[in-house]
Amino acid sequence: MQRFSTDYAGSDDLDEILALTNEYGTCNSFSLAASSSNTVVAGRANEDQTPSYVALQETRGRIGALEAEIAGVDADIENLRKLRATLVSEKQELTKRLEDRHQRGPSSSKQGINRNADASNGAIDYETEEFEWSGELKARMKAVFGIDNFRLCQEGVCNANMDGRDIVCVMPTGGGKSLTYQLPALLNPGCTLVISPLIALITDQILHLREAGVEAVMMTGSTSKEESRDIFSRLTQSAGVGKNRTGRASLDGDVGKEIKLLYVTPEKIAKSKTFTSMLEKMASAGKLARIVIDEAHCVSQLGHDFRPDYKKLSILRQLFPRVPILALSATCPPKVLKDLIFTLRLKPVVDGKAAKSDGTVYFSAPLYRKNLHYAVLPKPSSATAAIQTMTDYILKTHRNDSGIIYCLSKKDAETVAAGIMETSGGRVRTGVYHADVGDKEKEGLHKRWRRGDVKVVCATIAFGLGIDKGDVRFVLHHSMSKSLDGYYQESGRAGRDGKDADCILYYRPQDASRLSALVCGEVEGQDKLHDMLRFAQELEDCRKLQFAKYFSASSSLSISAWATNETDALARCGHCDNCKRPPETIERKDVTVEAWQILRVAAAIEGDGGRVTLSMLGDLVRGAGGGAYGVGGGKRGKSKEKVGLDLTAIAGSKVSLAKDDAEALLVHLVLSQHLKESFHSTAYSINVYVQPGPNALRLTRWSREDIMSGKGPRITLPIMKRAGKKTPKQHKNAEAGPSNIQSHLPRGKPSAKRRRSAKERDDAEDDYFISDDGEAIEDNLPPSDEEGGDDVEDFSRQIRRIDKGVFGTLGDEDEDDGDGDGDGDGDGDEWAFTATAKSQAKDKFTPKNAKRRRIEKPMMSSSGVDNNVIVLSSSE
Ligand SMILES: Nc1ncnc2c1ncn2[C@@H]1O[C@H](COP(=O)(O)OP(=O)(O)OP(=O)(O)O)[C@@H](O)[C@H]1O
Repeated sequence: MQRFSTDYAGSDDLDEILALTNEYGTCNSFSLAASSSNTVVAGRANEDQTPSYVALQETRGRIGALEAEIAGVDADIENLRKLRATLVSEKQELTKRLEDRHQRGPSSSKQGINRNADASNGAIDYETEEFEWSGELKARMKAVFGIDNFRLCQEGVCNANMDGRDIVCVMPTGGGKSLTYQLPALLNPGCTLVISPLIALITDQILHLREAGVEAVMMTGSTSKEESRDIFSRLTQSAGVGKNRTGRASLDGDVGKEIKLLYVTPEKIAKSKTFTSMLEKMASAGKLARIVIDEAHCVSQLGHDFRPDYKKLSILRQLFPRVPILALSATCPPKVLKDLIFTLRLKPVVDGKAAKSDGTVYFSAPLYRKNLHYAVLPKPSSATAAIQTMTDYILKTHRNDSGIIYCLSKKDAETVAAGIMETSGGRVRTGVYHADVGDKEKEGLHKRWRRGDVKVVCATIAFGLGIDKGDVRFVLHHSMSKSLDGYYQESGRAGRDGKDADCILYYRPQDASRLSALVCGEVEGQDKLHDMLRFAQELEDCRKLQFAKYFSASSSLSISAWATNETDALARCGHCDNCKRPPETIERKDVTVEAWQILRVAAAIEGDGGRVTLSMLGDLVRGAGGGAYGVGGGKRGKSKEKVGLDLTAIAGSKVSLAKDDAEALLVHLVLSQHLKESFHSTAYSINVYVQPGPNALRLTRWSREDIMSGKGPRITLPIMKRAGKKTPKQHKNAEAGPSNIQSHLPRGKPSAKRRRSAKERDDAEDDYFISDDGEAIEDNLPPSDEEGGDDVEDFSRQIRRIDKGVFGTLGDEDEDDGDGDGDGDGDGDEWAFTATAKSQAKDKFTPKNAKRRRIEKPMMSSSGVDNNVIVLSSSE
């Protein structure tokens, strides 16, 4: 070639060389690269005395080497293209084979049996078709788990599981999700890995499985090193030398020594490389049958239970591309499902009733559990009466049954447990469960409860995940939950065996303030609480429909989730309190005048700089409690000035509603934003007051005459009709719960017994702390004044604080007796109360005797009572 015919390398003149190379059409980039390289070489040539022609030869040599490398890469690309084409064709062949198999039905031996309408499209109905494993599944279910029939979508999930599919299964709490992986795990070769959030939950599952003779183990933070080493070596062995082990169990449930289920917490996957590399070995040896992710909604930040360690499970598909995944959850609204699929890198979902060969098979079971009978019953205003009511209910309706009583605080749980034990004369054996109960005691209680030695567990919400007892016949709520989600979950612990169970919420409007304090500052929390209050206040709408509407609005959960094979989603359940209550017992009353009066009084108090709680306002407007409230002051040691209300001047007259109805109306006004809550925190507590809300003016801008003549917006409230005093028998029936509900206990017009209750001072506004785990920790401040009654209400509550100095008994009450059981009774009874223990504790602090001590020093005295105009002297 001409350009190389002249030996330019002999020249030192770089510019001349570049000019010539360009002239011969060499590309600029090459020239520049060469030029820079030549610059160095030239420099080096100068420095090292290397002749420049040698440098040029080196450059040529490098170019040659690069060309060879490029040729090699081209060859590799060609080979990879060929390899890709082979893989694609292999995949297509396998996919076709799978589709053909789907077309025929997954079991050639059962071909043609129960094929569904979509079968011609290659879609499988996992829920109804018969498969080659169907017989064995059922036989093993009976032999190992003692279960005769599948329920909900269990069979479908088991079939898809046996068919090696990725699955998402959403089934209500207690539906029986565990069986959907435990049963196939017995039939499939290898070990099923289960990722579960709580050690307590895992321990419980292992206990069950071992009882059933299934080889299940766990590797968590609480597993000893020795045990871990043993499990490790058994699993590695199965991956390496265990080839001749089929893992198939005989029908008697004997699965030999092969580990069939391995439970871990998500941290294990996220943090232990040794563990994941062992799993990889198992997977490549075909010994990792499946990965199950329990409570899978924790993966999503959009759900309410997000856990960072769950997010890291996104690595599973990458590490184990061939191992099928089963994601289980009880609550998985559409947005969470989408996020879950994305995070776990699963393919888009296909319906379990018409599943194509590709995709994640999705199953969901109706959320409606028809064996649960819901009812909201009035809660007496004194702590003692509330306990008596619950004891009567248990003795009458569930004397020998197991149950749970959910309480708002640890203290409540203890008081209720001891109270029921005592009032039942030891016939109802109770236990206590909350965050402060030690692990050993919790385990002991759990065991005794399962054995039936303890019948009723009085617990905070700490008693939740992992509680697996099928025959819980009743769940009572001593106080309502903070949200309907929570209430659905907690009440769902009842009737997991599918048999009838009662879910009863004891409600009184004053409880709203206790709960409000707990969610103070959380906008979403307040909204959820208001939804809970709407549920509790409702006297007409079916409970099932209330749940359905709530979940479809709050979580965009399809309303169809509440349909069953027999009933439409929007059909009333027919067996909750509101369905069973005869419509003629309810009166939808126009309470606009009463609402106007309440708002006028609230405005007057606000104008005076006063603060009132919901309960106080309820009493004030009815002219009870002397019609006085505190203004200003309120600091420790200083008294508030008490101001009298001229109800006639402010509101025309006192409100003529019964106490309970007035309080129900107050809650209604809060929910409709005619009133609003305001929160004031002291060093120890959060106090909740009510004042006019954004909608108040819509009523108060009208005169009383206008409102009375029907002008302005109207407010109606369903109120129980009271046909006169109830006979004791009627009264008992009303208290007996949903199985016996004829009508509710009256909210107003108290019977003799109710009248007494109404006189008791409510303990709803005790001050509360909020612990990290969301349990309320109350301060034991005085609740009821059984001797006092409406007219001597102690309005000084608004400046109450925890004061161990004043009440002096808190420490005593909480003191451990040193027997290690924590119940303070010294008998080592591990949290199971005995009647004797309680009676010994009689002299200790109780809400009642605290009150007695407190009222020894009244905050105010009333005088000059005259037609609701009560002029009060300041305290002291
Ligand atoms: N088909 C069935 N028939 C009768 N009982 C069953 C059936 N399937 C499961 N059970 C029982 O129902 C109870 C609840 O099952 P499981 O613990 O699997 O529920 P879950 O859906 O995991 O609930 P949670 O979400 O609360 O953990 C268990 O006692 C179990 O033995």
